[in-house]
Amino acid sequence: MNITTERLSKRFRREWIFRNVDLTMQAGNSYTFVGPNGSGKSTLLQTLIGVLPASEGTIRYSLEEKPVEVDDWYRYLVMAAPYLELIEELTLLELLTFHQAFKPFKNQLTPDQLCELMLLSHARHKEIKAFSSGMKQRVKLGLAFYSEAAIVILDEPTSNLDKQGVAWYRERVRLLSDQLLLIGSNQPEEYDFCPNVIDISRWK
Ligand SMILES: Nc1ncnc2c1ncn2[C@@H]1O[C@H](COP(=O)(O)OP(=O)(O)OP(=O)(O)O)[C@@H](O)[C@H]1O
Repeated sequence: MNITTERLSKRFRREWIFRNVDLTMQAGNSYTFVGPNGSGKSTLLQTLIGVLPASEGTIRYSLEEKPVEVDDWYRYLVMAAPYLELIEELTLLELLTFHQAFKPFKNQLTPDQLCELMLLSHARHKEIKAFSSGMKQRVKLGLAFYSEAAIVILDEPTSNLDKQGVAWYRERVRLLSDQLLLIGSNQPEEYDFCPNVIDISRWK
């Protein structure tokens, strides 16, 4: 899956967050958007996946050179971000089983196996609402790492993670090799492996 933007621009009221973004992002590559707080990293990521409408310009998704309709983009995406919620009433196992029904896991992993990979086997029968913020972040990242999806979006991926969690993230994120990976970050340890680091301030 490739994403191409042409003159992509976004404004909130009178404030332009970014203007004239021309980018081609290709499957098998990773791209990190960096910039100070409030510079527009999350806004750009959310615009790229169609959650926020662009103010000007175009975004095209293509799969093996064929265009993908905007209504189908969500099928190809998985995203982890601090502002996205999990279903709090479900236990971890129930959540993974529910998720798997519409987006299967890689290598036919089972929900139980995924709990192990997230280092959360001990909590598989616990409701998500009883999880700590770091445990919730691990679940979000686990879903992003192990779901079958052509595009993986990680916004502030290590927020709330402890040292062990950061090490786990750093090890797993490097294994995403054939997908298109987009990261929004201010922490070099989240993207120091990434060859394409783009300062979003250039589009102000
Ligand atoms: N719904 C909204 N309405 C108006 N302004 C908004 C809205 N959402 C974001 N903004 C503004 O857009 C700008 C970019 O915000 P954004 O959250 O994208 O930045 P960021 O680079 O991800 O920041 P951080 O590093 O703090 O996460 C900020 O000035 C923010 O106040």
